[in-house]
Amino acid sequence: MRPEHVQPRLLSELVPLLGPDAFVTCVDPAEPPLGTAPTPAATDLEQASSVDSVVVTGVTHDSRAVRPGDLYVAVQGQRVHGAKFAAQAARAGAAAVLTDPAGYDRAAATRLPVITVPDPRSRLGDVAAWIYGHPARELLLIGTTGTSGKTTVSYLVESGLREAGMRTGLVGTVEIRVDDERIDSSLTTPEATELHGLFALMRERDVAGAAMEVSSHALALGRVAGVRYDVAVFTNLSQDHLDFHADLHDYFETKARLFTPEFAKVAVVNRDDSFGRTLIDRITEQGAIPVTTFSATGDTAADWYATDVVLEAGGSRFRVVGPGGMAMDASVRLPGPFNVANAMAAIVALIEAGVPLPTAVAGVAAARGVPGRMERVDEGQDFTAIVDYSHKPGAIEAVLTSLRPITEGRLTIVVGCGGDRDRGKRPLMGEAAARLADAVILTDDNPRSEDPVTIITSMLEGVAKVPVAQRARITVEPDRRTAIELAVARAQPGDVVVVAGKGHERGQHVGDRILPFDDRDVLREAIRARLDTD
Ligand SMILES: CC(=O)N[C@H]1[C@@H](OP(=O)(O)OP(=O)(O)OC[C@H]2O[C@@H](n3ccc(=O)[nH]c3=O)[C@H](O)[C@@H]2O)O[C@H](CO)[C@@H](O)[C@@H]1O[C@H](C)C(=O)N[C@@H](C)C(=O)N[C@H](CCC(=O)O)C(=O)O
Ligand SMILES: Nc1ncnc2c1ncn2[C@@H]1O[C@H](COP(=O)(O)OP(=O)(O)OP(=O)(O)O)[C@@H](O)[C@H]1O
Repeated sequence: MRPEHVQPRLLSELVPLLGPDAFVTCVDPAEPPLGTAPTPAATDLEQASSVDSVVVTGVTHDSRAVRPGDLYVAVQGQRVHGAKFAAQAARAGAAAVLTDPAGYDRAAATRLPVITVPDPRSRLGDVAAWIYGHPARELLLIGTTGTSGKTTVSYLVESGLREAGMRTGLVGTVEIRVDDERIDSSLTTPEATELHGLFALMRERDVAGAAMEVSSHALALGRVAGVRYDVAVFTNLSQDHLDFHADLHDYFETKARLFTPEFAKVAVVNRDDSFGRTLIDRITEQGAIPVTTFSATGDTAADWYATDVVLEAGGSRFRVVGPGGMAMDASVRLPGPFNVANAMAAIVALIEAGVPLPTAVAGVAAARGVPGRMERVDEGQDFTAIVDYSHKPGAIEAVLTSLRPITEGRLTIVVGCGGDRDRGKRPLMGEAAARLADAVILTDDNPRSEDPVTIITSMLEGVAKVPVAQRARITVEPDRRTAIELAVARAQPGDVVVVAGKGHERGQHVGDRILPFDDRDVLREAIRARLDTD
């Protein structure tokens, strides 16, 4: 995720950019190891002259990713301080270390030049942008945030940019793409050092425009520092990540940061969402960036809205209506009303990025499915089997509601909830599943360090809130494979079985390990086994 050619930079030029709190130490190799951190009083930018000859050609916050010539940024993490790995970084060829006073001793012990600032994590974006020559400024960037729909909107936007004739990039949960090269993704939004390296690679490959997901973690942890999106999109907000954010208010405020001049030139916001409306009011009041609104439910108060929506099993058709009576028929190949909202978000974002309406509409219509999002597994069986990455209460609700109209028989959901993450969403997911499906099989889903039965018990608290007469049939099967097999064994002609949670993922996080597991494969095997015995 780095460019092949980087213009070498003088470390001494970085120091003034880091501000008055930055100070540099260069250890004379003949001297004994340093023991204590210098005080800011000892700071003297003159010292930067001692690093005049030090050149950096890259930057990383991860010692395992250091390349010769890199600036290694040692930050305090949740588990460990990165300075613990400074020696490893030095052995790999790091040219210098940037850290905080707590990391100084270990960094200085490497005898590399050390720059100290109070909060190096917050500087990662600016440093990386500087080292790679601000590549983000040369790309048309569309960033999407929201609890649900980030991946889908990003795929649709990328398709629109391609339709407009651009070489494109994509950064998100499922994958990272630089033109036609695909790279596995581990985070929804990469750390700032990786992100700017990636943008530089895109620039090197003549990529003109990129669509990317911006998670709330990214905004809170400074991963998108130094990036200003041409268009920033807000899809929706519902409960998630309250293991990380103090409460829903904090979660919203974190996302709202994207819609300020620091990060965005133009905002595109969903008017159908209550948090979206709050955001629209705020952006309008502040008047710092323009906001364009959309609605998938025909709200004529929005700048752009969808009417005449026809929902079909394979996707939807609708009419896009915009300012001054501009209108055009559109379609999206992804099923469900929420994908009309995602399509509207993408079309409006593309228009704001300068793509003509017919091109934007054609690009969204051309987009094929997104891996693991409402993905059908079809082995010729007489019921519908779907894998979907719904692992949040809002997503469970959206998926079950949108599948109901195409369900001729019963609607079954196999669902669990992740361990070591937002515990408050467990009952909410149990409740949504029990209220909206006919049959629910509660199972495990990335239990991590927790016992799946404990998680399921918490989901059952939500199930109990649904009056018995309106409640789905509930089965508890903690083994995910067995749960999927059970759903397949019980399916009748015309039923819909949705396996929620893992989507495109290929592993189960159990303890410290990732065990190979792909819902799509397991579902396929179960269906084939049943067809063989029928
Ligand atoms: C809360 C969070 O986001 N944590 C991320 C953060 O961890 P951390 O800073 O606490 O790191 P740490 O493990 O204590 O290590 C400290 C430092 O030492 C470095 N280190 C560590 C070990 C080593 O051998 N060498 C080394 O240099 C690390 O790179 C890090 O810079 O930095 C790490 C390195 O980049 C990330 O892997 C880690 O993501 C964890 C794994 C994670 O699960 N994050 C999730 C919650 C996340 O960010 N999700 C969002 C949202 C997804 C969604 O919308 O659903 C996302 O954007 O993906
Ligand atoms: N606009 C939407 N409103 C409600 N639910 C949605 C919406 N879009 C997608 N979903 C549901 O959320 C799931 C995940 O969709 P997608 O991957 O696009 O969202 P995301 O925001 O990228 O999710 P994550 O943050 O978990 O990566 C889908 O499979 C679907 O169940």
